Amino acid sequence: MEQRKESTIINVRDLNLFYGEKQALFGVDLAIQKKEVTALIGPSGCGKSTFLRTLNRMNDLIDGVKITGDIVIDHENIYKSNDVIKLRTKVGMVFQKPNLFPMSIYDNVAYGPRMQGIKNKRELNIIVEDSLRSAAIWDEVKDRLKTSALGLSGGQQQRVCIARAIAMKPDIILMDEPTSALDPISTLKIEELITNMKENYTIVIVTHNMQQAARISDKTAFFLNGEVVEYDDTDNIFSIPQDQRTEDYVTGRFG
Ligand SMILES: Nc1ncnc2c1ncn2[C@@H]1O[C@H](COP(=O)(O)OP(=O)(O)OP(=O)(O)O)[C@@H](O)[C@H]1O
Repeated sequence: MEQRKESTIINVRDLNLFYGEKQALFGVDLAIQKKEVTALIGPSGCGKSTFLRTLNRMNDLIDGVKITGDIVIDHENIYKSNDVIKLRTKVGMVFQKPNLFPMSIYDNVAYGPRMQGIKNKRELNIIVEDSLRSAAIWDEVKDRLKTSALGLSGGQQQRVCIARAIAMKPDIILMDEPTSALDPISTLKIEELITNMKENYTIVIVTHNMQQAARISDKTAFFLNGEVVEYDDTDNIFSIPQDQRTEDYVTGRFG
């Protein structure tokens, strides 16, 4: 098999995060590789979502949050730049529950590009179609683009959320437990989609589902009490973990 050349797209160094007095992340160092899927695993409350949100500065919206350390994305220190809009264009996000706007499928996907100033109808049509195709939902919705997105099933809505993220032409897509609210068939569809998406995107995904991490990710980071205990190729994390705490977690002994 052809050896994939690794190249770091997100470099996190000595990252600490405080919610007021309470420290939630402790000295996190992580180098996330381009066009790979990186899974963040660990027991509830260990800081996975907090960490994910630091990557596109979503924590900035929370009062009393203090962050130290560096996150460099594509050679730019994101906490030293003030262009959060540019950052969130480059680093898109998909949440646990589908959060489509109460408008048509078309308008949901076209929303971001329109906000960026694209008005040309033909251009928007192409972006909407390409994004829905890339999110593996085009065939299911192509005849009902002008109907409400909220009339779709949960699994379909989540794929439209992914299309909405893709429409912004990001490099990186963050996913916070994107399948936890979905049935097993919809979950498999999203997993297959994520696997295909890494040809074009870097994906960082929080998951509680160990099998999911093992199935879809290239690298896995195991978080515990706000620290990264172990970060390695997913195969290693699940077959020959170096730290006893990782082994206990992946074999289901706690969490
Ligand atoms: N807005 C907030 N204000 C104060 N503390 C918070 C806030 N959000 C999270 N925390 C705390 O930070 C710690 C890490 O939470 P976080 O949600 O990042 O963990 P998690 O690993 O994603 O958990 P889960 O798997 O349950 O979603 C927890 O102790 C949590 O209570």
